[in-house]
Amino acid sequence: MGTLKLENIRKSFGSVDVLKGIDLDVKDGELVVFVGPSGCGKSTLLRVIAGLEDATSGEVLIDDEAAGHIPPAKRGIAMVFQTYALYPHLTVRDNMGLGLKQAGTPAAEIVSRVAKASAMLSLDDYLARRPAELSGGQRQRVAIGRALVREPKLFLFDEPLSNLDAALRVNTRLEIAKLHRDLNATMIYVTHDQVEAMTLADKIVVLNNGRIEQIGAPMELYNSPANLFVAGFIGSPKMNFVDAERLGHDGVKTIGVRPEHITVDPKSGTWSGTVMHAEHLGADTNLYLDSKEAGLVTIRLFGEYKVEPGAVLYATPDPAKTYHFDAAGKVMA
Ligand SMILES: Nc1ncnc2c1ncn2[C@@H]1O[C@H](COP(=O)(O)OP(=O)(O)OP(=O)(O)O)[C@@H](O)[C@H]1O
Repeated sequence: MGTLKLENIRKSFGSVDVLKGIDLDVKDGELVVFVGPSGCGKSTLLRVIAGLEDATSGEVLIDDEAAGHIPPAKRGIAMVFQTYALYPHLTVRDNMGLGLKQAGTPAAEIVSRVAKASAMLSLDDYLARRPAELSGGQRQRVAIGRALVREPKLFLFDEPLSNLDAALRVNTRLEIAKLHRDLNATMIYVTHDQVEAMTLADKIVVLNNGRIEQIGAPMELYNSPANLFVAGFIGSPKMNFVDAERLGHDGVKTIGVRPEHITVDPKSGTWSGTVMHAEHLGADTNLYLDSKEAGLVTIRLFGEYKVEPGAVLYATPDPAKTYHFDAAGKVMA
């Protein structure tokens, strides 16, 4: 079992309020991703859950038990950091088993748990090596292995992929997804990367400035963002926002439309403009159109779209996929 409940968690450092009342329920076996811009309080929230930081007020419940008085080592939590924090003088095998050894686990049990974790993470060939003899991705797998052998109720990941290059990041992301499926373990994962959040999460918690903006499954957040912040944060390239007054919409403050929900035509359409720039990504083309009606608009087209800067094009947003926001930034029905 590994459930987590947060009740009105607040955390201040001196006069700075970093967490401003966080409520959350994590079910057994769920992979929940905390995502948000730098400084929004993701790591602080993770550290409060781990017990590395005391909440100023509020309650952390692990398996329905208040954890406030339980020291970090006794919470049944294992944490994986972006800096792998491996001991350089120990082998992979000893790095993985050290926590168990310190906890007084019998040697035979350590051997069997390290063997199991090593097999899951394809580390068998590296067990006798020291961290300096491993690649970044392998080191991160050892750090994950060290968490696995403890068989925790809850895994906490703090930006575990941010030190890896792009290709390794994708591989390691797949490994974490597979691990989650195989173990059916409860995992909390912090990242500022919305692609990681979308691809890994059962449930995404979008944080901004110490508060939760929205909680939902990845596609729920993509299809039904609650407000401007979530609409702008989830999805890449970012949703276009146009001042509604400019488009003559009464009672609406902002109109939002995603780049992938706009079509273009050389002859006719809703908005007309000149192409500022075209980015050819291979599978897609991103067009930046400076339009008379809506200002600068990003358009994402499937495949290669041949066009020169300065060309005149017409853009038409899909009305069924257009969002209306009120003056407070909330989405309107
Ligand atoms: N020990 C501390 N003392 C004072 N302020 C702190 C402390 N730890 C964090 N903060 C502040 O709290 C805010 C949230 O920090 P936190 O590390 O949780 O953000 P984050 O969302 O994880 O950001 P990042 O993505 O950049 O890691 C920041 O403004 C930070 O400066």
